[in-house]
Amino acid sequence: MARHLITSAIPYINGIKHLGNLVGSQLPADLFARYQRARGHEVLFLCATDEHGTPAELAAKKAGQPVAEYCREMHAVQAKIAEGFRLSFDHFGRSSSPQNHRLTQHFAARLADRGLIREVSETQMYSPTDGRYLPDRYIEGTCPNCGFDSARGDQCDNCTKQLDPVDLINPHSTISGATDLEMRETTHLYLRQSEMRQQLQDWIDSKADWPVLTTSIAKKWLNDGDGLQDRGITRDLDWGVPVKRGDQDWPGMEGKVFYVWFDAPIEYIACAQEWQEAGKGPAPEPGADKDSVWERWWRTDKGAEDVTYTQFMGKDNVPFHTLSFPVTILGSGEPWKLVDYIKSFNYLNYEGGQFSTSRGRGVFMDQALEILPADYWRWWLLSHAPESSDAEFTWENFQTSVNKDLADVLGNFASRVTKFCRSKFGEAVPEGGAEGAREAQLIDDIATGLAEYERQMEAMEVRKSAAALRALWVLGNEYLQEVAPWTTIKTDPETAAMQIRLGLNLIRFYAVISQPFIPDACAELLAAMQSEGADWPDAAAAALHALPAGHAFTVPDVTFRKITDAEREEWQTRFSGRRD
Ligand SMILES: Nc1ncnc2c1ncn2[C@@H]1O[C@H](COP(=O)(O)OP(=O)(O)OP(=O)(O)O)[C@@H](O)[C@H]1O
Ligand SMILES: [Zn+2]
Repeated sequence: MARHLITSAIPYINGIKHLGNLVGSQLPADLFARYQRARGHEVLFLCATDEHGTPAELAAKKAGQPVAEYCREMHAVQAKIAEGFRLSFDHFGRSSSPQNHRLTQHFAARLADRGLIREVSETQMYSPTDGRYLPDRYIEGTCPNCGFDSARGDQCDNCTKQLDPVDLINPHSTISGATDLEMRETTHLYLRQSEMRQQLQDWIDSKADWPVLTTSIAKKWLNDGDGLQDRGITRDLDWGVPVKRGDQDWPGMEGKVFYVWFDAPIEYIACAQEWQEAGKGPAPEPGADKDSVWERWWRTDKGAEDVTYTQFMGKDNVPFHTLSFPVTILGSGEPWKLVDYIKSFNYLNYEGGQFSTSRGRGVFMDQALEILPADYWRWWLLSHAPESSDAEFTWENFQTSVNKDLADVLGNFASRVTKFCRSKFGEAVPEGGAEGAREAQLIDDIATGLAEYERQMEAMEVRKSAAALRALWVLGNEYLQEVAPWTTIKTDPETAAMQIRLGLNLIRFYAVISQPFIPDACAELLAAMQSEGADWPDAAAAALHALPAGHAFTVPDVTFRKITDAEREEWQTRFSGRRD
């Protein structure tokens, strides 16, 4: 049994996420977690809300709430929606947790002790109109790298370059639009990333199996221009992890907090601590410390040396996970688990433009669940995951795929087989008849298809996995169409019984292997086949004979329904505007 630590990029707290956020991180992470669990491996799947920084402060202000309260409520909202999409987190934590505060301050102390933090006195943008220092994201201007005219102070969305606000040409406040920004003198801590450039380079070079999207972004920031730059990790803000050196005060840093991108990835570790402290993990071994439960996942000196750690994220998060966070981990000199594989995604766009939280553009997770069950979305999003390039959601494409793959192929198969059986043989697997060459061929094809599906799932090739799964469904449909038990029964009821017996077994088989993609439908199908708790198939031949003659079943109530043209048009109109 292998051990898999899996994390999804942690969604920011300032609102409900859109379908792009979902497919760019949480959903494929869930697919992988469900698959590894189904294969009998030990999995710890963690996600959390990313709660610090100015956008949270401003969102709270807009909602008329204190920021801590706003975050608590929004965390609950996001947790509930995640449940609605059946995201199977072992724990959905919070970057504002006391565990993350302590751990962030601990890492800062270690890095400082090891000479990887320096103090920099710098000038920073202060906005008299807004009455505050302006954090990176609230300053926009022209990117010095590519000339894009609405680059943010922390990063250019056009060329992905990490920026500092003072780099921008013609900066202005995005809170008030003020251009009368003044530079004020303030001291900040910088993480000396440049010291570790070679070590990071060697590490990235050793990852020949990583997606090119991941390594190309990492290499770009390691090598472009003057190479990897040191990075400010503190901010003049109220809301965040107070700057401390472990549990000691940090002279000169009073009233400052750590930069959100410094504490957010540390939450991956703190989240495991939250999981254990919430009593969700196993009990510690007799005589062992309670921390041993989470440390077994995160400390290579305490049992994590056999853990495989995989991270999922959208492309804009890659620099922080390939460079900044590894500097924190490696620079600490402590035996923390370093990521083994980073699966990154391009962007999903919406009907000819971008999904955007700030502009309220696209379909948001809560709205999606209001109109259709989670499985419909899961299937479409995963089968169209933006892997090798950006992808686009259109209502036409959504309607076509759902109707074709789910309703016409899988749903239709399950419904035809069970209904036909009920009407001709009753609600139990029929007996009689012997399999022939056509069945041997089918079983052979299923075995080959299953191996291909498993290969793609292991490789985290999301679209190819979906295609391989769909191909398995198609094999069943083709078989049924070809042997036509509804015709066979007229002349040879024994053979028809055998064909239907195989069909019922195929339904059970599909329900077991499709569960990582469409868990609710699979649970219903397994319940209908009275096979709850069925294991992943070792071999296709055995799996397709698991239900013996006489085994009772029921006709599943719900398989998949088709999306009508009227619905599609209605949704197209309803989601064309701006969400406030
Ligand atoms: N359109 C998209 N397609 C795929 N992944 C995306 C998209 N937009 C954001 N992501 C990813 O979603 C995850 C969660 O993002 P986060 O909550 O930080 O929002 P964000 O990056 O600020 O996006 P937005 O401003 O559009 O909400 C990140 O891994 C990010 O890379
Ligand atoms: Zn740029």
